[in-house]
Amino acid sequence: MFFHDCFVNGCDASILINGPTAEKTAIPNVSLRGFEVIDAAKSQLEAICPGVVSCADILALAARDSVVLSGGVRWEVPTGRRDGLVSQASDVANLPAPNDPITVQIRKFADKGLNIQDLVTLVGGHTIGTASCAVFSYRLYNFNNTNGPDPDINQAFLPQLRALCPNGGDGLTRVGLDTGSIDHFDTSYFANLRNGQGVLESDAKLWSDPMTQGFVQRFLGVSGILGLTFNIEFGKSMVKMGNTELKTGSQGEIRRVCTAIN
Ligand code: HEM
Ligand SMILES: [Ca+2]
Ligand SMILES: [Ca+2]
Repeated sequence: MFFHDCFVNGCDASILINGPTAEKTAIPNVSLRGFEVIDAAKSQLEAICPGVVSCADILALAARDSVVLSGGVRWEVPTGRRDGLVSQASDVANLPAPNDPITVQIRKFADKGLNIQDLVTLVGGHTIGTASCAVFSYRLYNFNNTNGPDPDINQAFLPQLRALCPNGGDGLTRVGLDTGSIDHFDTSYFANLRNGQGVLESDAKLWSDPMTQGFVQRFLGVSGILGLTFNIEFGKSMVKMGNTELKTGSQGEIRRVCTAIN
């Protein structure tokens, strides 16, 4: 949710606004969940300190806390973001899509000041959570109009995914993004990528494309190359992403409730 917020009009809680044409009604956002957690935090904060903590900061802090609660390493979240006054479904085009070529993903991250290492690190957020069959089942049955599966999928993993997402079945069924470790913040996701067990096309490409594969290997501590510690890098890249196009000073506002502009 924090990623989808920061990439559209900056980290300003535009993703939280309700309304018929608001950002959250756009296709890439309809399956976001957990809004009630943000609302609950906001109402407790307003009861004690009204008008002080923005919804944009709550999103940043909640993203960090969800990582800590799932076993990741804590980082300090800079605060002081202000909430935006605009939320339009038509603004979501710069969100990376799961079937974007890797060059497009790299460009979309670069547009936000994030490099290829940040891209691989942040998508490592897929170490927790799930995806709906609807966003990846084309890889299982008719990839790029081949009438066959995506060759990047491991031969033994393919029948497992097909069993979870039968052809023409319920697109809303949810499947773990990091098979075997969906609620633990670890490097298992990167090991799965190396084994051809990425669920989204964009996940699989992080391994199959040489521009990103090196970072996956570094997180896995492959001998002979300079290692990177996922849990440390994740916090650093989240701070970077969390600084995207911020509203400060007299820009924006501190919302009274996160779902509506004051
Ligand atoms: C190239 C960039 C990315 C693409 C294409 C992408 C795509 C997706 C897709 C398609 C889903 C499943 C949505 C659904 O069916 O409900 C998903 C889930 C998720 N993504 Fe990403 N994502 C990207 C980057 C990120 C980043 C940067 C983060 C966090 C820092 C992130 C965190 C998550 C989480 C936690 C879930 C699970 C949500 C849940 O369980 O409800 N993703 N992503
Ligand atoms: Ca935003
Ligand atoms: Ca995991």
